[in-house]
Amino acid sequence: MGNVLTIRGGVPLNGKVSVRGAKNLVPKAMVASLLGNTPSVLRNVPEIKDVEVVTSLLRLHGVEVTKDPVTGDLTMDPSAAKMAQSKDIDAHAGDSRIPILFCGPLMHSIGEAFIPDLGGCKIGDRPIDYHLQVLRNFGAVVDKRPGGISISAPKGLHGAKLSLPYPSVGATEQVLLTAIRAEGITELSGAAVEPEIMDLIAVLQKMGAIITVQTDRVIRIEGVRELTGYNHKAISDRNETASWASAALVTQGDIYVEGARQLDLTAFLNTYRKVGGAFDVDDDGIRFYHPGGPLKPLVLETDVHPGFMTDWQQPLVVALTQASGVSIVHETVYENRFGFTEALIRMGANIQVHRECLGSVPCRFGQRNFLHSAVISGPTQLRGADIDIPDLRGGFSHLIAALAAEGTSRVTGIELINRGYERFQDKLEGLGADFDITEEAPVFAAGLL
Ligand SMILES: CC(=O)N[C@H]1[C@@H](OP(=O)(O)OP(=O)(O)OC[C@H]2O[C@@H](n3ccc(=O)[nH]c3=O)[C@H](O)[C@@H]2O)O[C@H](CO)[C@@H](O)[C@@H]1O
Ligand SMILES: C=C(OP(=O)(O)O)C(=O)O
Repeated sequence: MGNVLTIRGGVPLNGKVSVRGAKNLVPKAMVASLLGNTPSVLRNVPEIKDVEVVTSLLRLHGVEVTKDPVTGDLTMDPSAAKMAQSKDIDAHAGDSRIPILFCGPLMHSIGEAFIPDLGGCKIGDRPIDYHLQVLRNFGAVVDKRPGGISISAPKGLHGAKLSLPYPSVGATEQVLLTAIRAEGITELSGAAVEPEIMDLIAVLQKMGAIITVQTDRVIRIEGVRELTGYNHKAISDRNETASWASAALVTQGDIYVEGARQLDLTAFLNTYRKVGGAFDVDDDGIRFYHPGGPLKPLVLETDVHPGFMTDWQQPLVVALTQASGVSIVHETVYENRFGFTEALIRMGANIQVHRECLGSVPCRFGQRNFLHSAVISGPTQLRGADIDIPDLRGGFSHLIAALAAEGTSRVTGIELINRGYERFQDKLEGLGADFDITEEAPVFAAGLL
């Protein structure tokens, strides 16, 4: 049984929020601590679900994780790393996508790994074939077991010449975390180059790794025998920033996001300006606001970095329901990321989803029967509704639609939002949102009352 958020819409969000370390970097930097022979310190750590999951998995593997009670900084000491019981690991099946990144570090530190079935947002099939292929190329042996995979390297891990069919963020990180202590040189082509990957490379370089990022998505790693711990301040969460920026636009508000970094958001800021949003950048953050007047429709394609990030799409789609005219969004990273539009349509939005690639470049999903292009006509008045949150970003988009809507919305499944938005209820309160939280009433079987 979870909590219910009752939102009374129509109030512009105004004020300041602070954004801390990125959900898509922090848990991975925590996994990297297993590769060092001295403790690591990670700063700017947000209180989100994926951090809890990785803390627990590290502890199960003998890593001592301590949290500074004032700053929240994490110290991770891997000197007593050990194999965990698979029944304990099983408890984390379905929690997050991070466990797959334990493969290389655990093989290097204790010789083998058991990885539970992955979780994360349900936005497509999300296979791990690239991960398993690169691990096998390093010399790993992978066995499918009930509830997960077991993996070892009886003949050691060796550098390899690798190429990804698509610039996958997770598979690129898998290569980095495995190659840095593998014997010899690894050359990865077709690599992802998201800012969170560059920050992970900075962490690994502090530990003693030798990694060169070349042009054209080529990353070269020279394996080293030993690494130390690191001390690092995590890059801030650009996806959370983009979400609050869209919230300001949708509710006709004005939000200063402390900690936002312009350089990681270039593609988002260009789009924000084109749609009619305004922003001011200073040394400590970015102010996002609705400058008045109608919003403009646009044609948009999600893409790997440096393109428009797929995790920014959903809150921006809500803003596009308020633009005067027809917008098109072509989702090219995940095949099934428009499920959240169903609730927006119930709230009064005019959105159609299509199987065709409605973009300038045909993508991997065009011939495969996936509803991956959306046509949004606006402006439409949104009305309050009952909503059960389907995933992280879709869920945030529902929250901001409800905050802008006429009338009251009743939102369940809000625990999913904690995967990527630290203390979001406190932040909403600080921005003046009108809502309250109650416990969901138990459902009794008919006849038992
Ligand atoms: C925890 C984390 O960092 N999550 C982010 C990460 O997810 P994640 O690392 O899971 O995403 P990937 O970049 O790997 O996925 C991109 C595409 O590659 C496909 N693929 C991936 C791996 C594989 O083995 N086989 C395969 O086909 C996926 O199904 C998807 O279509 O990057 C995504 C793309 O920027 C973001 O939306 C997620 O927020
Ligand atoms: C898809 C996302 O996350 P994950 O990969 O953790 O499911 C996201 O952050 O929007």
